[in-house]
Amino acid sequence: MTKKKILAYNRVSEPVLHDLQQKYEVEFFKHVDTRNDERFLQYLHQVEGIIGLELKVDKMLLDRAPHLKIVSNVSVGYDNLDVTALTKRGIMATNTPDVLTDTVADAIFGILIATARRIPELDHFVKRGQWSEFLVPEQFGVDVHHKKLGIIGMGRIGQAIAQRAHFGFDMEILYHSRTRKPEVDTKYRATFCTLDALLAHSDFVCLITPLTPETEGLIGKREFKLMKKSAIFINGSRGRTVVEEDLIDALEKGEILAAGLDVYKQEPVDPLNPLLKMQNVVTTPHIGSSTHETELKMSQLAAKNLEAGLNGIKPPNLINPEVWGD
Ligand SMILES: NC(=O)c1ccc[n+]([C@@H]2O[C@H](COP(=O)([O-])OP(=O)(O)OC[C@H]3O[C@@H](n4cnc5c(N)ncnc54)[C@H](O)[C@@H]3O)[C@@H](O)[C@H]2O)c1
Ligand SMILES: O=C(O)[C@H](O)CO
Repeated sequence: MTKKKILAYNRVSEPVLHDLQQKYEVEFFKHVDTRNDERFLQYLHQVEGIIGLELKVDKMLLDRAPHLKIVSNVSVGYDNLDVTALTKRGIMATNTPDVLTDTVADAIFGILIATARRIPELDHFVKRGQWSEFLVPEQFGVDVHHKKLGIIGMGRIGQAIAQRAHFGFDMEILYHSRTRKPEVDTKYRATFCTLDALLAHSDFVCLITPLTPETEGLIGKREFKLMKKSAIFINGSRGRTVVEEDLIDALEKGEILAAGLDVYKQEPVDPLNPLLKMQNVVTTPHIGSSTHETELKMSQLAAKNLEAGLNGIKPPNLINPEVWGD
């Protein structure tokens, strides 16, 4: 019997890829120009399944994949997928929620602390051999514990951040999300509020929504102006939820104190991006879920979704249940 053809893209853990290769014909592509890479386009024409990270799946790509049944993202975010176009063609789309929640919350909390306590900057100071006298107040950071944390997007990861903030750091939590979550209010002593109230009152503003037409450019000039001058802004969602030029402007003008960023408008980030030159900005290269343990779990879950879809079983993390007739 001929094996079903699968296209693997960008990041799929080695043991998972190996396992898939036993059962399917798998071609792995690292980074491709999806419009012009001949090998990619020829293989795409034959595949029934795609598994991988951040492949831009749009109408043009779908037109070139007539046998495609399922696209299995190795990520919880799925802004890389044109879900409407997939659904119209009856193609399943899946993601990897839950398995990464705690890992991403750890990373975001780490970035928050690193920014508040200026850890990367002072690490460089020590390693450059500049630590010759006692620290001066210009090098001090700000406290995290007992401060007000504003979380925009109180979903799975937002709640895991709230858990760390409440139980670990006794922080007061404000949140803004599509709906109020009474269980979150009770569990973490959190207060649901408008976006503007959150921005005006928070010491730390943490953005962790998905990227959607509603959240694209959610935080820009007006929103930075509403924040306290002492506010620290943390973005763990996607780069385009923020107007990056406005963030740069707000930091340059001292409208906010500092920023901790895991995501950018363009990734990998342009080496000339002014954010990279700012001492009060902590940058990480989209590391939210990137631990050995969690990347493996994400790949395993993505493979489970893929195999279910290919074999006529409803995938556990179907994003567009309409294609299943639900
Ligand atoms: N930095 C990283 O490495 C990394 C890792 C994982 C996820 N993420 C990002 O985090 C996002 C959230 O993941 P999750 O598992 O918590 O998802 P989730 O669906 O559980 O939570 C998202 C929350 O955002 C809220 N939301 C949606 N639109 C909103 C809006 N316009 N205003 C306010 N709130 C809004 C939703 O109501 C929901 O509560 C992902 O979609 C992804 O973009 C980043
Ligand atoms: O959305 C996610 O799961 C992450 O950002 C992928 O790295």
